Amino acid sequence: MCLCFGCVSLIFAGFNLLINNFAVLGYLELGLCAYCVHTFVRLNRHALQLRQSLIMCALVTLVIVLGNYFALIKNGLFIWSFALPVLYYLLLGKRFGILFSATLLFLQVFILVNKASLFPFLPLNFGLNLLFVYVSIWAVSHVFEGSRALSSKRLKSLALLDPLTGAGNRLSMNHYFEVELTDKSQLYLFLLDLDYFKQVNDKYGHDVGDKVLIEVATLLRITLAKGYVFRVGGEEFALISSFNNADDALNTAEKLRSVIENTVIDINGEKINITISVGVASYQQDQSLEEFAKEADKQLYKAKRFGRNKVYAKSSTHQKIELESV
Ligand SMILES: Nc1nc2c(ncn2[C@@H]2O[C@H](COP(=O)(O)OP(=O)(O)OP(=O)(O)O)[C@@H](O)[C@H]2O)c(=O)[nH]1
Repeated sequence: MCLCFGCVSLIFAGFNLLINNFAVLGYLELGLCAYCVHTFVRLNRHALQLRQSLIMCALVTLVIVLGNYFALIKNGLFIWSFALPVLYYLLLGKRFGILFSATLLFLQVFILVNKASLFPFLPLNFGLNLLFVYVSIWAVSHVFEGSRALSSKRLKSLALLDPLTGAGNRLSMNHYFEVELTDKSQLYLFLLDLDYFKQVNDKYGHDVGDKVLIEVATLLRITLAKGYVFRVGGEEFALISSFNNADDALNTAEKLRSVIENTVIDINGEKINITISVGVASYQQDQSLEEFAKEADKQLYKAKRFGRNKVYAKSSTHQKIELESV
């Protein structure tokens, strides 16, 4: 799309500078062309930002509006207006789509009303046709973008969320770590596993077990406050968050352990107590998620092996820290 707009604006720039003598419009189109090429090159390395889409749409709108203002109607430049609502909704979504489409309509109406002549068109027929075609394209773009955004949101949650607890799944943990998380300094991973969860299932049934998992996921989310909770196995969760230092991370892990231990989970009148074992790892430079999780898993193994209901961690100085539960 960037290349396409870049080429079209370059052709029009040449036309307006060399043949039409519309210098202002020609230079503006050259500017648009340069911005399109710049965005195209950047897109090879970075994802498209809303700011770039906003600048692109604003520049295209300015070119079309100025063109319509300067040119005679018989040049047919106004036809470009019909493509713009589609562009706005595609690049900017519904909220900015409405704003830009309404602004363009307002500007175009203002320009046409103030034109000395609408030759070779009949003013009333021309105005009404223009208005209805524009509004129809706008409405279709609006409805289409609304349902596209909804389907995309549904697909995303189907693909990335654990359907039972609503926590992220393994795929979303990978995505979060590899794509979204740009600053990995002071990052910690807590791997935690419910203790003796099989006994809960055996005693109260699988349904109650499911509800306990939902409650635990909620408690983890509330207690962690900052960071993300992922369900990475049947009764295993991974929490990723950044902290100012190792003490903060360990205190939070201990708080999570203590909150779960001290919460009586009430499922249909059954009072259930559960504990968790936690393995903590701090991120080492250039570590992959797999290596990061492996370190946390080692610590979790120790927490299980040495009695459960414990937090085990290895600090960045490789000194083992064990926080015994009280
Ligand atoms: N209700 C429910 N149970 C699950 C789910 N996924 C896994 N489980 C159960 O989790 C239990 C895990 O048992 P184990 O691996 O023996 O572990 P544990 O009993 O928690 O014991 P430790 O981890 O060693 O403390 C099994 O009974 C699984 O059936 C789930 O989605 N819902």
